[in-house]
Amino acid sequence: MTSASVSDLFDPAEWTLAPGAEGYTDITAHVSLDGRIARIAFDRPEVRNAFRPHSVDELYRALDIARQDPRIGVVLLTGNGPSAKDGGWAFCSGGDQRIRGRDGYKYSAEETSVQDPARAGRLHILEVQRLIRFMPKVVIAVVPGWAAGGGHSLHVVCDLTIASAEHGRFKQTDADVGSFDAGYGSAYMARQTGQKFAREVFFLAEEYSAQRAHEMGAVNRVVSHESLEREAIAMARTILTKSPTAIRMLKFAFNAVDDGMVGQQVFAGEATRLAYGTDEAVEGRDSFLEKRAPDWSPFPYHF
Ligand SMILES: CC(C)(COP(=O)(O)OP(=O)(O)OC[C@H]1O[C@@H](n2cnc3c(N)ncnc32)[C@H](O)[C@@H]1OP(=O)(O)O)[C@@H](O)C(=O)NCCC(=O)NCCSC(=O)CCC(=O)c1ccccc1C(=O)O
Repeated sequence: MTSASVSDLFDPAEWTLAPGAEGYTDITAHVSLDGRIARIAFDRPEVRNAFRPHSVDELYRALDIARQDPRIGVVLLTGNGPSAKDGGWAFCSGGDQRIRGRDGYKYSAEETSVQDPARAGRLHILEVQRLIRFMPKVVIAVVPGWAAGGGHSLHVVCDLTIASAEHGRFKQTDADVGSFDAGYGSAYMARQTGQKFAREVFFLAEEYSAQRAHEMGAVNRVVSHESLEREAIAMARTILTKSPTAIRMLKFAFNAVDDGMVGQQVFAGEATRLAYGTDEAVEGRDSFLEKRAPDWSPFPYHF
């Protein structure tokens, strides 16, 4: 069964609704008909896909469902559009400034009334960033328009970025509005582009094009607007021809150098999982269960 269209670039023939997606109000979530690719999209085009706490809750849930789906190998993160108001396109323009309070972003009155007051002011887009960073699958930012503020940071943290040549635009506005992504949004961007470019992007907060972002090393591919999602799906399909274990280990190896001991832990966890599959590890477990000394003699010290 195919889906209703949710964006001008969305091809309903490619997708079916993701599990649990019926109730989403701020995002849409789909899975390719063969179940291998997830498409998760901000769906507030009238505010350039700005996110509020409820959007972040939905985004986290949809990403986590994709993370736990053993068939899905690649996630496309994008923004639906264009805006019915003015035809503008956006990936995401960051936190919705209309509902920003002194302790973070606010749920609506009805939502707050059923929430723990400790959860009233939220900055949990950073939890989404960590989920993207640590999920053992490739996440591709598919940028059909503005990537601004916290939306800019989200594209930075994704594994790959593909952007619309005509409408892809970038602007790191955090410092304009008294915000600062002092984590992946800035430090990891500096890893991608070098310090001078990253500092320019944050300190000047000037608009720059998809082509400029590509030249800086922050965008992988710039393609025609009308082909954006097709090209993103093609990239995903190429990744899906590779070994899942190899892709997982590579992603965590790329991360490890910047993620300190957490990066080492995530990589080491996967290494342990691989080690458990060896006869050597099986001998260690069995010897314990059989209350005997392990016999390591068949296992050489590889060099
Ligand atoms: C994105 C723009 C550059 C687009 O400009 P333009 O095409 O001219 O469109 P506009 O006319 O400005 O916008 C159309 C319409 O949308 C409304 N809108 C746009 N963005 C937002 C927004 N973020 N919040 C609320 N509303 C928005 C705009 O008001 C218009 O509405 P009308 O009613 O039609 O007038 C430009 O829109 C722009 O600069 N937007 C603001 C970008 C911004 O500053 N975002 C917030 C940055 S701070 C942030 O995201 C923090 C997020 C966060 O949680 C965080 C916290 C701590 C550490 C890290 C992070 C993190 O960054 O992740």
